[in-house]
Amino acid sequence: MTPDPSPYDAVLLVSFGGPEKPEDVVPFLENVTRGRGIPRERLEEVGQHYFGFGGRSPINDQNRAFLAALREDLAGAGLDLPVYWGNRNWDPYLTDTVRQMAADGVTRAACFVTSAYSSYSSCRQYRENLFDAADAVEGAPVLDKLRLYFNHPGFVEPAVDATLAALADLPDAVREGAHLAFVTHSIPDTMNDGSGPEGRAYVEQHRSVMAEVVERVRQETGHRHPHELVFCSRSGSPQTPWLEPDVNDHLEELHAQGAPGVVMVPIGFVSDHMEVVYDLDNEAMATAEKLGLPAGRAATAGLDPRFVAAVRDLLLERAAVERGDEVVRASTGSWPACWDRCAVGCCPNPRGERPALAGVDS
Ligand SMILES: CC1=C(CCC(=O)O)c2cc3nc(cc4[nH]c(cc5[nH]c(cc1n2)c(C)c5CCC(=O)O)c(CCC(=O)O)c4C)C(CCC(=O)O)=C3C
Ligand SMILES: [Fe+2]
Repeated sequence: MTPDPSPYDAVLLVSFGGPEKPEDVVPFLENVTRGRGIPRERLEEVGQHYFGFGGRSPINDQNRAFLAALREDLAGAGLDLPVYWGNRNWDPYLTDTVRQMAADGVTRAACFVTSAYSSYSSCRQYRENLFDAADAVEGAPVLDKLRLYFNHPGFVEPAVDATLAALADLPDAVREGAHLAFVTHSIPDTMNDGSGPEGRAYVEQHRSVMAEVVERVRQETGHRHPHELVFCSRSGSPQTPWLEPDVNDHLEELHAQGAPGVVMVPIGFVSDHMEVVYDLDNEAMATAEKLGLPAGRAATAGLDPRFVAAVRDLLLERAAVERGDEVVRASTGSWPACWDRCAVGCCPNPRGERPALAGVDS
């Protein structure tokens, strides 16, 4: 039987956006950091990361490939829904996409955001972006944000397999004793304190994914690898505390402790964003090499068919909820499946409240 996506008549992939050529880099960074008080030196440094990759972020191409995979997955399941794509910071901008959706007669879309966890930057800011886009477009469709999916099996299982594969690639002599460094984007401590309905959800959700991956790797290999949650891509002013330890400092620490090797597992990222290909594959790998510490990096979920299928699962789950049907919500690990609509005060905007979609109050 063909699954029922009603009341949805479209899917919208919502992402960060990135530059595609050198001339895009500065305007992109201006879009990202407007009003954020990011020091000039940090911006110049991050600009260099992009210029080092020819001025082209990998993120848009990854989203194009994900769109193609998602269209194929939906069609394969007999779901005949258009799939759109809009970004926060670069073309195609969300507002333009929502305008096109309205012109195409879309009435209600399920929105999948390329960010799996709670925090202002990874959840509420996208909810504000969705509000702004819908607000700017006459006759905009209803936009429902699909729930956070850090603990969906379709996100966690690829991370388990990627960790096993990266461990297998380490030299035989270091594999068994290798440490696992789970890596995510650093955010200000205060942003973590406000994350989720009760606070600190950003770190707790990552810890729950880490624990689940460590346990499933143990079931496969018989080894419970020592592990830690570490951070990359710290920004902001040096006086503002951000989540630590930095991945590079952690590698120094592991070396000092005599760890034989390490696998970095970038559970904070859904695909190989700039943070992964620069901060981990270039910078952190160079740190490990300098230390003589054998190191590997696990793949991100990317185009894993289980991750692509998770979007379909979340879409059909939410459609059933909206129709008032019973649903089974897939999840794995210590956190239950997340809420559909965010609580009032969840992940507050550090610069003051702005209207946002997908809340219990919106
Ligand atoms: C939690 C989080 C995610 C994960 C959730 C998600 O995926 O959305 C994320 C993703 C991303 N962040 C990205 C790029 C940047 N983030 C910046 C700045 C910042 N990120 C922050 C947090 C996060 N960011 C924060 C608190 C800031 C400070 C300024 C502010 O408060 O907003 C800056 C400015 C320079 C700098 O400050 O470093 C850039 C260029 C890209 C694109 C990568 C590519 O091109 O492949 C992606 C996917
Ligand atoms: Fe960022």
